[in-house]
Formats: sequence, structure tokens, C-alpha cells
Amino acid sequence: MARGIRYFLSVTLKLLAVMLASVLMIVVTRTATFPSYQTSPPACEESDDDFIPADKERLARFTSAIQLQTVSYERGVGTPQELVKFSQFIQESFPTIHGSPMVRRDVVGNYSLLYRVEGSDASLQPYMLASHLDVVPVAEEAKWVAPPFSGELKDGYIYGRGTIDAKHSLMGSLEALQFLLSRGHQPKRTLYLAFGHDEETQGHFGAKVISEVLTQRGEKIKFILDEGTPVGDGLLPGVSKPVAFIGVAEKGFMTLHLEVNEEGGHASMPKPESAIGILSKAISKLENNPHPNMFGTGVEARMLEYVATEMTLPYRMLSSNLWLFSPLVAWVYSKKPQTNAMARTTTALTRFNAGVKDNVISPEAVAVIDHRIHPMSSVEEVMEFDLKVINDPRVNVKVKNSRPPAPISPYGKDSPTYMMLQETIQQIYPDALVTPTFMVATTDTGHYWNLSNAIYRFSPYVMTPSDLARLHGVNERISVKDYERVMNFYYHLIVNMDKPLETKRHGHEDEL
Ligand SMILES: CCCCCCCC/C=C\CCCCCCCC(=O)N[C@@H](CCC(N)=O)C(=O)O
Ligand SMILES: [Zn+2]
Ligand SMILES: [Zn+2]
Repeated sequence: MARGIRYFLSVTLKLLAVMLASVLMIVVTRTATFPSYQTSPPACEESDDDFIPADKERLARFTSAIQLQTVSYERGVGTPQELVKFSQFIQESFPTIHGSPMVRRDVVGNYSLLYRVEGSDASLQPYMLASHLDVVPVAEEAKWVAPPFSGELKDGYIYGRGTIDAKHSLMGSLEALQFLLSRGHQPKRTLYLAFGHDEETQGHFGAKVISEVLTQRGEKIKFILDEGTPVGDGLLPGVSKPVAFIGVAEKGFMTLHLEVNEEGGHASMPKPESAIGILSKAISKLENNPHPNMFGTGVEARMLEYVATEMTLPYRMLSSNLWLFSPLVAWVYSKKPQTNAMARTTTALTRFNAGVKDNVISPEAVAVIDHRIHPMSSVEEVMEFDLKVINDPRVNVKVKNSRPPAPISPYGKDSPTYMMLQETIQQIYPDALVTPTFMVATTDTGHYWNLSNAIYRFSPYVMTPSDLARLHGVNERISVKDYERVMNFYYHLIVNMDKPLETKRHGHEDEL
């Protein structure tokens, strides 16, 4: 009997050893032979007169744009006078654009701007560059090193609300267009510039109306580029080179209104449970029960694979073997807010209101939850999960607002438009790697899904880990160097869009 067990154990151990050796071999082979998704930057044809310098005039225009306090507060509550001023300022600042017979300008939804620049070849589908005129309000003003609406230049940086979100792309694309038109350039392909005025409150009166206008015109758009993920410096562990993240998708969202109504009364005779207590328990359950970690099921995994060959060895081994290491990477991702946001549907408790007086038991308690939905999940799944977690019929849960995750736009070598974008990025950042990702925040593109199946979100400035907190936060800023890159990125993009959407190099047919 004992011999039998010994034999069984030894066979099992041998089998395990063979399995382990096979897994090890696969891991080593994949790490050594994993394909590279990076292409070398296109040859530099740039000359001095093929470059937009961040000179005094251009910087002054950008500063003036920052000084306009185009704040969006709540849905439908903004700063109409400032928006009108911004609109007038744009008209005065870009006379070549506004005087060109090729350009049609429409004010849409009262304050949003839609420009159409007529291309010479009507058989080509138009494309669209998008951004927004509005900004979020300023908090903690005392902590700013320069006044938040000053556009002040300090140590090579321009400070102010809107510098990165997102007046750089609005002003940068206008500068590029003005530069081209002033040299007598007519684009081959028709180009739209779409600037919503309420992106920060979900674009219901701006981008949504722009989309309706374009739909009425029967437009189908070749591709759309909006504000988005940046060129990361140190954002991706294991990669020392800068990484340009192209947002090929974005998370959905669901804003929930939670309410509990109970009997109020005199604070000297409380019941065991109050409206405030019941709601607190519900939201505490939501916070303690995060939505499932979905890392490895979507674009976030491709993001790592695209840069795997450029990573230091341990990261390279993990990223080229996600079939094995996905659970480990998922766990690591869950540890930091910015990576956790890529791994799962997030739950942010953003408002909590109750009570009117110290000695009155509040009959009502209200909270707001801001969920950002992972591209592999859905509004329905998130709701079902929450109701199960709360599991209390006294908590009334209503959806204030929701949007499903965005469809995933084509990416990689099979998508000529993505490759054109990659090459344009490399013209500005020759040392950068380029990888697809999804946006954890939302953009106006949520209103443009019916216009195009190729929607990208990318902002051509560099972001370090410590810059993350500047987004919607204190000391938002962009470097002069980066603003110059932004202008030149749009310039190259417009020029590149006049070349056939590439073809021989990536083995594809020309397309419209
Ligand atoms: C491993 C990590 C890699 C991740 C790389 C990306 C790092 C992310 C860095 C920056 C993202 C920039 C996003 C800026 C756009 C912000 C858009 C925005 O503010 N949207 C609002 C819209 C308002 C609304 N409620 O709809 C939002 O999402 O709240
Ligand atoms: Zn923005
Ligand atoms: Zn924003």
C-alpha cells in the first residue's frame, strides 16, 4: 500500500515538474520572441519654414484664451458671457481662418463652434478635430503658484485652468490651420473643427447639437480626434521611453442618486436607525465591495502587449505572457487609483447631503455615486451589482445619467487611420512608443458615435505621474515646449491627412 502511495506521489511530482518546465519554456520563448508593435518614426522632412514656433504672438493668444473664464458648473449652468467673449476672441485672433472662402463657421447650440474647411477632393470623407471651450471651476485658489485664470508664464510653463483640459488643443488646432491657410494651402480632404461649450457637464447642449447638425447634413466622418490621453513620462511601469497613449475607447458612466426617507423627529428620542445611518451603511457597502477586476479582457491588456518588447525584463516577461500573468497584473493594477481605474468599474462617492439642525433627526439623506464603467461591462451589469450589494429596499436608487462604454475604434497595423495618427505622433515625439488604451474619463466623443467608427482621444503633451493631480486640480499647466508640440502635431496631422491613407507601407488598399 505504502509503495503504491509512494509510486503515485513520485509520478505526480514528475508530472508537475514536466508541467512547470513546459510553462517556463513557453514563458521564456514568448518573452524572447514576442512581436514588436512599434514602427520606426518616419524620416524627418522638416525645414525651418515647416515649423510653427511658440513665438510671442502665439503665446499671447494662448494666454488670452486661458484668461477667459469659460467655466461650466452644472448641466445647463455655465458662463455664457465668457463663452461669447471667447468666441469673439477666436474670430479676431485668427483672421486668415475667418476670412477664408474655404471656411464655413457655424455657432451651434448658442455657444459651440463648428468650422468646416472645404477640401479640394469631394470624394474623400471629411475628418474632424474636436476640443471644448469650457473648463471646470477652480478650487483651492490659494494653493496655485500663479492665479488660475492668468495664463502666467513661470519657469517655462503656462499656468491656468484649461491649459491641459483642453484649450491647448483648441488653440493649437486653430494655430495650425491658420498657419496652413496663410501659406495658401487648401486641404484635399474636408476638415471639421468642433468645439463644444459644455463638455465638462457632459455636452448635452454643445457636442450633442453639433452631432445632430452633422447628422442632418448627412455627414459620415472618416475619423475623429478629440482631447484625450497624453504622452506619458513614467506613467507605465517598466518603460523608460515616453509612451504616447491613443485612447481607442472610453469608459461609460452611470451617476446614481441614492435616497433614504425615514421618520425624523426630536434628537432626544432617536430610533435605532436613521435615514443618515441607513444611507451610510449602503454607501459604505458599495465602497467596500468594488466591482470585479476585469483587467486582461480588453484594450488595457493590448496596451501592455504593444510596448512589451520595450520594457525592462521582469515587465517584459509579464506583458508578453498575460495568458499566465493576467491575474497578477490585475492585482498590481488594483493598488493605485490611476491603474485601478483601468482594471474595473470604479465607484466614487461624490455627494452626501442630510440634516438641517444639530438636534433634529433628518428625515432624508441623499448621496450621489459616480461610476465609471469598464469597457467590458455595461450599465445594466453595474446596476444589478449595486442593488445586490446594497440589498436594502429602504434605499431608493435612481439613475441620474448614464452612458455605456464607447465602442472600440480600430487600432494597430490593420487600421490606416490609427497608423497615420501613430506616425504623426512620432513626427513630434520621435523617441516615443505608441500604444492603444482606453480613457478612464469621458469626452464629447460620446455624442459622436453615430458619425464615425474611428474615434480617437489623444492630447499631444507630456504628462508625468505628478502631473495627474493637476487635471481638474491645482496648478494646471503646460510647458511652452509642449504647447509648441501641440501646434506642430495638428499641423502635421492636417498635412498627413492629405496623403493617401496608407496603403503600401502597411499593406492596405487606399480608402476614402
Ligand atoms: C498604466 C497607466 C496608463 C494610463 C495612461 C493614461 C493616463 C491618464 C492621464 C490623463 C488622462 C487625461 C484625460 C483628460 C480628459 C479629461 C476629460 C474630462 O474631464 N471629462 C469629464 C467629462 C465631464 C462629464 N461628467 O462627463 C469627466 O470624465 O468627468
Ligand atoms: Zn476636457
Ligand atoms: Zn475636464
